[in-house]
Amino acid sequence: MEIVKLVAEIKSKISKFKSEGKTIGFVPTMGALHQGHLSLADASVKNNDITVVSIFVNPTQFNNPEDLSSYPRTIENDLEKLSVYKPDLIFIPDVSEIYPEQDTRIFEFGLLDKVMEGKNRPGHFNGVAQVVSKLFDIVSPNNAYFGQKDFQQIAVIKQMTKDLKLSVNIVSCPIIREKDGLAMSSRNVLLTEEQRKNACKISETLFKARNLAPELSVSQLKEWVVDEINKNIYLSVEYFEIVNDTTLEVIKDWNESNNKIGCITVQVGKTRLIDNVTFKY
Ligand SMILES: Nc1ncnc2c1ncn2[C@@H]1O[C@H](COP(=O)(O)OP(=O)(O)OP(=O)(O)O)[C@@H](O)[C@H]1O
Ligand SMILES: CC(C)(CO)[C@@H](O)C(=O)[O-]
Ligand code: BAL
Repeated sequence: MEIVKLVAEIKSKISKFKSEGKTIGFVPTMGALHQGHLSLADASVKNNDITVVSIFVNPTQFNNPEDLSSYPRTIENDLEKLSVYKPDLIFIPDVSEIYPEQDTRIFEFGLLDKVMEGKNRPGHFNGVAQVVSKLFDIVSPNNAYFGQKDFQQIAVIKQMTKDLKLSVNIVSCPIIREKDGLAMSSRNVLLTEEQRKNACKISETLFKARNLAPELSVSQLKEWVVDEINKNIYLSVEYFEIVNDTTLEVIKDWNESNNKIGCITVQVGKTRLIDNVTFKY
């Protein structure tokens, strides 16, 4: 496991691996690693000759400066956790390495970045596309691993790779949860003890909703989920939408689409948590 900080250095190491015919797996992260991230690293190590993990808190994807400054940073701990999975290269660039000059590119994603996270965090997905396209250019991976917790992010990145005609394969990995069901997230460490205890109500409600789905209409179910979570004094729902999992069009009737996903964002004190559940019905 080798730590690399410079773009030129990682590019030269990767071009050597490529000249030897080795496949490259890539796991982009913002650090404060947990088992969710490690499951991506594990999948990459198992399926590629070389695995690169990046740790970079990307300023251009934060629409809220307080969210950026409070984002947890735990590099020493991260390296210790990664050492178990033995990825080959850990890329930890400074902001000036990734953005030697301001990135002014504007990406067009149609509806994909106009709903849910895109609507509630203006500019967020443009920043994600800026950094991920730069990282793909630097690492030139065969496979790149992303978690389904950030479901909308995967849709946006798949569209970006298509639009930029990149040959990278985007691998979507399942959500890893805590024992009580809460989706693992770097931001969970920002919760107080009381907030943390109550946060499991989010996934608990989503799982119940999945079972209620055939009995209630889409709008009744959405109302039920929001009310159920908002009953808890620690939780406040920002949005809950049920969308077509490919187009992200909002579903109004259960018959509209075979593949439906319910996506939620909940404010827990100052911390925003996201989660989602697929509806088989
Ligand atoms: N619980 C999880 N299960 C599977 N993958 C996850 C999980 N949490 C995050 N990931 C994935 O890890 C990658 C890096 O995510 P990131 O570093 O933003 O962590 P995060 O936990 O999502 O942080 P936060 O929720 O605070 O933004 C993303 O592809 C993300 O989807
Ligand atoms: C993909 C990513 C590493 C880009 O900064 C980030 O959005 C994340 O961690 O999900
Ligand atoms: N996991 C998505 C990164 C972010 O919240 O900015």
